[in-house]
Amino acid sequence: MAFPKKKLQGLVAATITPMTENGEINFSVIGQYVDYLVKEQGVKNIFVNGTTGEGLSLSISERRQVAEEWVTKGKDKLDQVVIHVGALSLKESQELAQHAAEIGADGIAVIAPFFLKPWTKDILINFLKEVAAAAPALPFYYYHIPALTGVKIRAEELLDGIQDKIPTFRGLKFSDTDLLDFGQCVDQNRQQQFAFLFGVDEQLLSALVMGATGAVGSTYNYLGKKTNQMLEAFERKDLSLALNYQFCIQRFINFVVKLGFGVSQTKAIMTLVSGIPMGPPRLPLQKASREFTDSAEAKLKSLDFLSFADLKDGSLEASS
Ligand SMILES: CC(=O)N[C@H](C=O)[C@@H](O)[C@H](O)[C@H](O)CO
Ligand SMILES: CC(=O)C(=O)O
Repeated sequence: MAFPKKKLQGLVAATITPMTENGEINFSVIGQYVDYLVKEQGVKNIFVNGTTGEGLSLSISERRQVAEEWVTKGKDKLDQVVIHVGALSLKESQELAQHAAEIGADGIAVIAPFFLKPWTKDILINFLKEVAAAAPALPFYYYHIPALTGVKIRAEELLDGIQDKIPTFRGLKFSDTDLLDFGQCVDQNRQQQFAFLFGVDEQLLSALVMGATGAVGSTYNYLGKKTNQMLEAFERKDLSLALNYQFCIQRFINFVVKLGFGVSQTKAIMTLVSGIPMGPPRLPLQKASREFTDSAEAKLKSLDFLSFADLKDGSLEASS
């Protein structure tokens, strides 16, 4: 019976955790948020409680409630809901994995523990294996994000023989710019049906060329539609149009990166674009400044990202 689901592919939005002005989780907007992703952005997969969702800044009880709300509100609307269950405590991670299975999530993902760290591939595999075993019927994804975890074990090395150790292993979320490592993950695992999900939105086109089967990212919350157009152009082998879309997306990301871009800014941008209040982030993050939001808004407008007007071939060049 295990894994009736089809392979996770296409865009996966790393969901924001909406909060109220006093820092509590704002569950009341999650239903609207699901509809927005599906209808306005054409995004039908989500990745909950990850980096963008401030998963590691939430309590275990909050993480369970958030996961449950997304699964409930996504029912019959979303294709797949993957829950990030990584934690420093193996016990907590296992508890969250088991909970994800109980509520009917479609998969779980785990980052490397990042305080007391695994120093070898085998130790990291052992940790992941123990978490995966707590949800033996759920597809398992390793979430590789070395810049944030400080665990630099190459993904290519980790994947070597991983299914013998973790039978539920189904794919990799790769949030790093090392396309040699990413390409070799794909190249060395052609026999498997793994999902190779890229996590650096501004470089997605390069990863598609390397064999990415999908992407998980924060910008798909509000640039999902535009990115889907890039995926379609790539599918049709229209590389120059695909590149036009990637450059258009890069112009925006490059602009905000220079202003200082992270989860707080993602919350502000999503509020602006979707009209759904995402609220402030939780400490240690700080709310994005007014100046940031104003500049981002002006840029979004100049790139036509706010009106969602359909761009025709060629009109992209003009919008910078
Ligand atoms: C570190 C981080 O949060 N990475 C996100 C997902 O992996 C991306 O979606 C980035 O936010 C995006 O690529 C912009 O740099
Ligand atoms: C971007 C991403 O995948 C995350 O927020 O975890």
